Amino acid sequence: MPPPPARPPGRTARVSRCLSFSACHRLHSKSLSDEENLKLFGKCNNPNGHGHNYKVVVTVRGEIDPTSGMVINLTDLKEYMQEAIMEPLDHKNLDKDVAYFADVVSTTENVAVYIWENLQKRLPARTLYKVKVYETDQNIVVYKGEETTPEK
Ligand SMILES: Nc1nc2c(c(=O)[nH]1)N=C([C@H](O)[C@H](O)COP(=O)(O)OP(=O)(O)OP(=O)(O)O)CN2
Ligand SMILES: [Zn+2]
Repeated sequence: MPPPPARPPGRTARVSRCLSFSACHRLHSKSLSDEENLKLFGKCNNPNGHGHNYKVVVTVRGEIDPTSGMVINLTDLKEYMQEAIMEPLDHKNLDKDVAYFADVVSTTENVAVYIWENLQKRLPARTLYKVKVYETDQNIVVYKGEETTPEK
């Protein structure tokens, strides 16, 4: 009996979806005095906070399934992003409404890490590739997990 034909090599692709959410926050570290906070964070330490219309781009990487033609069904990704980003963060005061930020400064870096951790719980293992957060059009953070291998 001849061996079955060799399977063609899998093709890998990256799939992205974006959304935006609105939230307010104050940059303030519990490890610093009021004076130190003001010096470090300036206007962003305003006691009554300030707001942003954040934009988030989530990228998932994986093999294109030969049957579905998909890396991930974007309808599923949309649902995961709704649960992991919109529900906890949209129209919230990040520091007061989101327990994670009670002791973690709500910088865009930490917002990206929060989103990464929340999404990773929902996605198939090792498929989350990149979380990019635009705090403003000018202020942008990329988080790709704790990278142990060179960038692919
Ligand atoms: N490393 C980081 N630095 C700062 C962050 C951050 O998340 N990570 N965040 C802020 C503030 O939240 C602030 O809202 C940003 O202020 P600013 O730079 O002034 O933002 P704009 O782009 O809107 O200001 P322009 O003056 O229009 O350029 C500060 N630092
Ligand atoms: Zn801000």
